[in-house]
Amino acid sequence: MKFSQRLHEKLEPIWRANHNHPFVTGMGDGSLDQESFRFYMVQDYLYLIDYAKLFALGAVKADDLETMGKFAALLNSTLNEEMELHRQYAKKFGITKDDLENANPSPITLAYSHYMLHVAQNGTLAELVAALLPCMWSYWEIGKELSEIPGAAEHELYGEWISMYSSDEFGTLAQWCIGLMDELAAGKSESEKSKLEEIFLNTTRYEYMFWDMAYNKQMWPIDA
Ligand SMILES: Cc1ncc(C[n+]2csc(CCO)c2C)c(N)n1
Repeated sequence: MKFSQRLHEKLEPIWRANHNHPFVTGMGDGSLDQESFRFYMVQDYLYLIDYAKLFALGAVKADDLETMGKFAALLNSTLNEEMELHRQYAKKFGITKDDLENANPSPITLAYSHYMLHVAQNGTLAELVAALLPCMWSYWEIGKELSEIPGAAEHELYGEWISMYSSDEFGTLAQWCIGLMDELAAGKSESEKSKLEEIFLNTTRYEYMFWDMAYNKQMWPIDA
């Protein structure tokens, strides 16, 4: 069995919970409160800044030119294309570039991105990929599921999100990451594989918490 299949089976219950979360189902049927989506957009922008650094660290840790080049291309497209799209999309919700750049991370954003950066800085390339994979994979699965709802991809507010993450281009990227995880896990000992599984499990849990944080617009309990 491929390592990615093992991960998928193990993580199935959390993935189901992600798909059933009211933030996700609300994007699908258009009922999501705009304030929650606004909160999400701002926090996600901060998340992407740190996420891009994982690609930079991936290029540092890779030991063949093809993988280095791929991480370098991902770093470039995240910083210079995807984040621009994010800024354009945010304008629809009345969020300015300054709002995005002066925002403070919520506790969950901080915990999730710092956890990924900790693994990326201190672990092997396989561990780095295990940390970043749930983000790509789960967004692709959610994008595909939501795009099957009639009219969802054309919704004036949330349609763009659904089209972006269900696109073939994004699918190819998610599949590249899944393939890389399988390649890197092949031949590893069982104890190394369980460590990878644990990291994958942790970032999958954080994906759920990120939806929940955005839905509830959750900041620090004491506003000081
Ligand atoms: C909390 C959170 N999790 C996952 C993603 C999805 N995502 C972030 S970067 C990237 C790769 C493309 O550069 C993808 C798919 C997100 N936006 N926010």
